[in-house]
Amino acid sequence: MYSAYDDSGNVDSERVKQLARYYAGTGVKGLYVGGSSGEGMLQTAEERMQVLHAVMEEVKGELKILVHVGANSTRESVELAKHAELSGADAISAVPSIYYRLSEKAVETHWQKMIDAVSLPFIIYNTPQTTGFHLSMPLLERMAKQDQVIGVKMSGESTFELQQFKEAGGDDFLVFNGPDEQFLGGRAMGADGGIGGTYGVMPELFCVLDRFFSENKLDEAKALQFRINRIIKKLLGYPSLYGACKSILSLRGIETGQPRLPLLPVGEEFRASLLELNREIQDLTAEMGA
Ligand SMILES: CC(=O)N[C@H](C=O)[C@@H](O)[C@H](O)[C@H](O)CO
Ligand SMILES: CC(=O)C(=O)O
Repeated sequence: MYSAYDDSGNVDSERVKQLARYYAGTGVKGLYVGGSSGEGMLQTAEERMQVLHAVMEEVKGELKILVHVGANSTRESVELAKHAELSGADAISAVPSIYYRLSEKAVETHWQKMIDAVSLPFIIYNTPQTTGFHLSMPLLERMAKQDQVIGVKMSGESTFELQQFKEAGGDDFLVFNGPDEQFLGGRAMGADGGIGGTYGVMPELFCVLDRFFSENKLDEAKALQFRINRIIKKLLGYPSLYGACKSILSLRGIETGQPRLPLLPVGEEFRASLLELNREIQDLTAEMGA
């Protein structure tokens, strides 16, 4: 889920609620709040709590709410984890701390402090290309041994690694596919579902894709993944992915403001091409009967 700001760039609770409400009607099972797409890393702890509070007020009980609580300092992450628990969220999740090149032991300690601070389930967020930290198999195995660690979101590109982690974690260990461009590949290699940054502008299409896979309609699934990928390729061609996604939502009457710098805004000069892209998404959604 993206964050929603007012026109001055402050978190806007009403807009957050409107966005959460929109997703509740699309078929998705949950919201991942404050992650990469949610710009949690660009917000103060208070702002992250404000976003979560608005989400919970709007869709608590309707959707599973997974909260990204990772911050650079362990202390702040723990504070956010406790707040997520008090808010009634369903699970917490975190990336490693960034900037410092941390040892495996340091990252493990960072995550463990959050886990120990609450009784909520924990989902590891493994995104090596953005954090520079490569989750090793031994660390994954140690983490997955704990009942409280219920899964991992795999944002790296290797579906082989995804499959290896699934096998190491066992049947009841959830693996979420990260790269939207290979959702189908991830599912085929054992992912139980997905959490992704472009679902926010085409949630119905990913639900249909997931259904095709579950029903073993692999030709249809492949064709849809390829068409989704044409859309993602275009989304990635704008000054920022989330800026493009937020502008598309705005064309649908859902205002979420611009992303926060250093993520670049997507200006008016892109309006015509975004109108066309939005049409492409909506036409494909209609074609899929979703
Ligand atoms: C690095 C990153 O943020 N990856 C996201 C989550 O895994 C993806 O969902 C991408 O946003 C998406 O695949 C577009 O490239
Ligand atoms: C992109 C994504 O999965 C996230 O919001 O973390």
